[in-house]
Amino acid sequence: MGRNGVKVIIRARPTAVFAQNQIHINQDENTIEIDVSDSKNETGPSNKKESWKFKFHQVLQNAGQDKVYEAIARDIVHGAITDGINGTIMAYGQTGAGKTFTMIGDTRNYQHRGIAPRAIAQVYQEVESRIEIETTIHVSYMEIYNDRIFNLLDPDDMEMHDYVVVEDAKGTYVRGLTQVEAPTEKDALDQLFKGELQRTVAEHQLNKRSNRSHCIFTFHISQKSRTGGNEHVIHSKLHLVDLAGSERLKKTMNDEDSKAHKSTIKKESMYINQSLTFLEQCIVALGSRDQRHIPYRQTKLTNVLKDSLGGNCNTLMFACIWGESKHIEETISTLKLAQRMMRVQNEATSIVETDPSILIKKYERQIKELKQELTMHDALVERTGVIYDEHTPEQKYELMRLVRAYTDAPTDDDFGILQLSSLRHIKELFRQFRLLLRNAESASPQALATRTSTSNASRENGSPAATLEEDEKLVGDAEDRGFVLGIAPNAAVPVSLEINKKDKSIRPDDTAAGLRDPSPVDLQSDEKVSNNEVKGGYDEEATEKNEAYKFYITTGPGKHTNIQLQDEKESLKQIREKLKDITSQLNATKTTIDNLKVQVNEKRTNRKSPKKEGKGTDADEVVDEEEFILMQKEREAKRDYRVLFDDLKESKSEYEFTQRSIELLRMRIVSDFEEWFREGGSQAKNGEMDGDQDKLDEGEKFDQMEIDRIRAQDPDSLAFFQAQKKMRQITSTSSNQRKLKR
Ligand SMILES: Nc1ncnc2c1ncn2[C@@H]1O[C@H](COP(=O)(O)OP(=O)(O)OP(=O)(O)O)[C@@H](O)[C@H]1O
Repeated sequence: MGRNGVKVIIRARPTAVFAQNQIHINQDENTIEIDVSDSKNETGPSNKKESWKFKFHQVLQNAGQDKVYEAIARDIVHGAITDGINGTIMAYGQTGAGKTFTMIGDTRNYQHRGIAPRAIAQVYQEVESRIEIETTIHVSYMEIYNDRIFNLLDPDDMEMHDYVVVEDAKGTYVRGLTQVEAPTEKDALDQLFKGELQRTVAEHQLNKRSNRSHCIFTFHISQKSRTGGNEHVIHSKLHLVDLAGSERLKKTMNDEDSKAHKSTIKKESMYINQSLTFLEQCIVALGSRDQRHIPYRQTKLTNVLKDSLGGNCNTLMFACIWGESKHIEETISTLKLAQRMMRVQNEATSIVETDPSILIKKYERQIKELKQELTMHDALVERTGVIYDEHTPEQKYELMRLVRAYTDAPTDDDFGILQLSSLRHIKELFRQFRLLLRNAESASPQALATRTSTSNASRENGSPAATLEEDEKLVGDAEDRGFVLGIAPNAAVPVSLEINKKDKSIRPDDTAAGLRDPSPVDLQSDEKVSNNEVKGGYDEEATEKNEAYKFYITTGPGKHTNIQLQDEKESLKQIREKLKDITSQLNATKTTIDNLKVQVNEKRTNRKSPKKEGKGTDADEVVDEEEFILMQKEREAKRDYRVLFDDLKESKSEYEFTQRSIELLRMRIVSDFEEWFREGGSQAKNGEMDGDQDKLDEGEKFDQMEIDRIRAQDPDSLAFFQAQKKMRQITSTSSNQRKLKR
């Protein structure tokens, strides 16, 4: 970041009749001196200025295309990719001075390729070398002709589309203009050459192929960290601008040919001169202290280049001159503008946006760390049982039990039942209270009445949780009543469990795994789901994705994880069976204990029966053998019960652990699959399946030989040759079509 001046390089095109008496170029000192006093002598002394001395960042004469590129252009491209700073490279000058040669070069000759193909090559080289950054490149190519914008990348769109220049947080852009994603160098070159074919060409006196429009090829670059280490997305643009000829109308109109198209040429020249004049005015305003009003909005050209001339940009201008004496006036005018351009200072900064997905990951990491810290803190102060994660269904159920116990408790002093430990805990308790209330409200008045009366009656009997006991018959753990298991009352079923039952396809973890419809949500729940079960709402894309997913987990890269998942599921099934078994044993043991308790109590009551009362013998206090055996059995049953209970606890935690690991494996499969699918894994799959398609026909074999040859000669030139070939094919197809039409 910092203030960068606009860089200006003068390029003088080769000519056999260079005006050496008038133009003195010093390439070492980067100066150009012009002296026109000789040519004015004939008309006598003049008070007009007749000599000038200009100094620029570089002055190049008879320089090759590679040297021109290395002179600063490479740095601007590097800045756009590496630092995310907008870059603009433009060519200014009179028609025929070499602007197009400089910017595009000769599309038929690799050695003479210009700045655009070289910049394209550099962009992709730099992208490839920065593997830690995920870069997305789109390109657009527009032409501004008579202050209208034309889309060079859409031939059908060449007819009148009044594109508007708009501005947002990412900068200035043309609304609706095609931006083609170009993942490779060849893709970008294809678009450049395609645009070249579309350029509006108007006959002109100075150059038959001259165009009377400004052309702007733009890279739109977005970069973000692949590792998620940084949530920022950096947006930058790189404009390559080939300006229309800057010569004055007077000169343009001197030509005989042009008289035939007088009005068209006049109109074109007016627009060109207007836009170049405003370009100059913007430049002057940017170079001055008072920058309150810079007339960007006056023309489409200045508006499009708004964030490339001033503000956030590295700017390089090639001022092309044609050093012949008949063009001396245009040369002086070009050099004057170039000199003014050098005064413009740019504040070069990158445009940074925030990627919400990375930000979420960052927050998740922070939350995890904070939770760990809290747990450590709790451990230090010996505080146990505090839950910082979402309550599991089992924990919710446990809380529901506490809430029921609390509401059925005889006094308000039983507040301790709720064991308040954290805000999350309190919130969950409230949730359970609400649930209880809603269930109570929706229950029939009779049931409510029965429940209330039973509850009251039991309170009167001094039995604190009669309803609870009834409702939760054989469910739960109560210290003096022993642990019982069975079917939970309907009201106690946590909401989340109900959701799971109703709609298997929507799971809380869908969000956790970052899945959105129509991602294979059904696949996450159970691989058993068949295609038939994939209900309406899934389009072809979803079906294709489902197919890809099946491949991914059966023979693709997800196979191994899927086997692990299936193993874990099998273990879960076994643990569930074991739990069922322990539960029924526990219930049986509980029944045995209760029966024994009843029998022991009966024996005890009989011993103390009225018949025996009053006798007061010690024998009454003596337990007979039968009672003793019953008591012993009861003790043994209780011992068995505890062992079973410990087993149950252990199996439950094993069950939870396995459940969690299943969820993790599912999430891993789904997220890995998403990434694999996004990166075109399914195409690779298709390729694998349709092996025969890989066989080359004769034409393809020839192409392959040609590619091998070019690659052996100069690997860097391959993309250029491929794009060039494509352009040739397009040209010959369109000329054949024209022939057919005739
Ligand atoms: N530096 C150079 N080396 C070799 N040839 C050049 C050079 N500069 C220009 N030319 C040749 O001069 C001719 C005119 O150049 P070019 O078309 O680039 O001019 P221009 O300034 O873009 O004109 P226009 O405004 O019409 O687009 C072309 O044939 C080009 O090959």
